[in-house]
Order: sequence, then structure tokens, then C-alpha cells
Amino acid sequence: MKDLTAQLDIRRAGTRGITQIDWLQSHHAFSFGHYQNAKRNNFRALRVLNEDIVSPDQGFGEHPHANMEIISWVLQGQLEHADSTHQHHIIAPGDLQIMTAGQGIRHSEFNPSKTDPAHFLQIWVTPNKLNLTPAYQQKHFSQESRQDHWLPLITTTPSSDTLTINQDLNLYITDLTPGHSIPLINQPSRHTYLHINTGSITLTPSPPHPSSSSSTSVAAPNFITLSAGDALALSTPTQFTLTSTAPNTQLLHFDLD
Ligand SMILES: O=C(Oc1cc(O)cc(O)c1C(=O)O)c1ccc(O)c(O)c1
Repeated sequence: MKDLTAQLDIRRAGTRGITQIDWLQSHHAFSFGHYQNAKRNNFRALRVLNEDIVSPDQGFGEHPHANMEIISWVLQGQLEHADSTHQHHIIAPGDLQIMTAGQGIRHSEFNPSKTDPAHFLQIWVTPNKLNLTPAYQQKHFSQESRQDHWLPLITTTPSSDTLTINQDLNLYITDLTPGHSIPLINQPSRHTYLHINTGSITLTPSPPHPSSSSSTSVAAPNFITLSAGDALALSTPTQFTLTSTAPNTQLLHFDLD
């Protein structure tokens, strides 16, 4: 029996593309800008997942987008958004921002702090319809509501507790206490992309992987460790147990068509 790591599509943080300029460090999970990797162009409708650190008082000046659902989630610091539909907001940790670029929009994203970096995720999802009317959504999800269970942020079924995008995608988040475990389930006919925002976890198959009960003297380990910036892509029905092994562990689970 092959070991667990060899059977899973694990994308280590260090294999991401990098853009490093004077005011920006950006790690690209998928092809972006000068980083082009034919094996990492997208995962289903998930097209971009950049982990960015923007220096104080710097940012992305006004530029256009079209036909993309653009999601921003701040890990540390703040991000100031302005766009051509007259939306102007500052988002901070716990705020989820979604911009439907649709038929075309111009926006800027700046770090408004004079002293602190902004650390955030910029996520692009291909929409299921072209040339939609541009739209902006923002919602706060408290730290307590995210603690030690999967909290839905984006749901395919509209709800007053969540946001919705123009794609068959559910997005869940958790902040895990060290030692706490939660399940990760990829349902039949669905696809999962698990991204480790911060901290680290062990991932154990449920039920346990057959190699762990092997009678050979050198059994392969029945868990793997995933750390900040690592990701796991799943396309078969599977269930795992995720256990936090570090303080400030935060995970995102994309459930995709
Ligand atoms: O800046 C562009 O995309 C971005 C990439 C990031 O990692 C974070 C961001 O906030 C943005 C952004 O859009 O603000 C970008 C994309 C496409 C394009 O034609 C551009 O001129 C800029």
C-alpha cells in the first residue's frame, strides 16, 4: 500500500509562485502574472488564490476586472477598497469582501495603515454567467462564530448569515484551538480545496488508512502535517479528521461543483 502522502494531491506552500517587489510579497497557488504553471491553472472554478503582504501605505492602484468573482479575506491589518460603482470600504480580519466584476469594473485595494503591513488572501472564482451587473458584498464573521467548527461564509443557498457568489461554491472557515479536531468531508460528485491560512494541522483518514494497520514492521504514518500556505485538493468522496497542532490555526474549505 502506497503511503498517504503519495495518494493525496497536496500542494505545499513552497511550491507556489512568488511575486516579490518593493511593496508586495505575493504567493500564487495558481498561475498568475509571470507565474505560469500548466498544472496549476485552476481547480474547478477556483482560478486565483494569492496570499499577499502589502507594505504600509501601499497597494494595488486603480485597474479593471471583468467576469470574475473576487473574494478578499484579511488575515492581519486592513485593506481599503474603492471601485467605479462608488463603493468605498475598509475591511479587517473577520470581514469577507466579494466583488462581482461582471461586465466590467475598476477598483483599487490599498493598505491604509501608515505603520503596519496588510496580510490578506485574494481569491478569484470564475462565474457561471458572463457579463453580470457589477456588485459588492461585505459581511463580518466574528472570531467566536468561527471557533472550532466549520462556519459557512459563502453558500449556494442564499441565507442572511452568509454571502453568495455566482458559482456553485460553498466556502467554510474555522479557527481551531490547538488539539481540537473537526471532520473534512468531500461529498460524492463534489470537489474540495482545503487551504491552510495560518498555523498547522494533522490530517488523518477516517476510517484509518489501511497502511496504518499493516503487519509489516515499517508501517507508513497514517497522518500528514499541513502548515500555513499548504493546500489539499480532493476529487473523490473521502473523509478526514483535521487536528490543530499550533496556535492561531485557520483553515478554508472550498466545496466546489
Ligand atoms: O492587481 C491585480 O490583481 C490583484 C492581485 C492580488 O494579489 C491582490 C489584489 O488585491 C489584486 C487586485 O485586483 O486588487 C490585477 C489584476 C489584473 C489586472 O489586469 C491588473 O492590472 C491588476
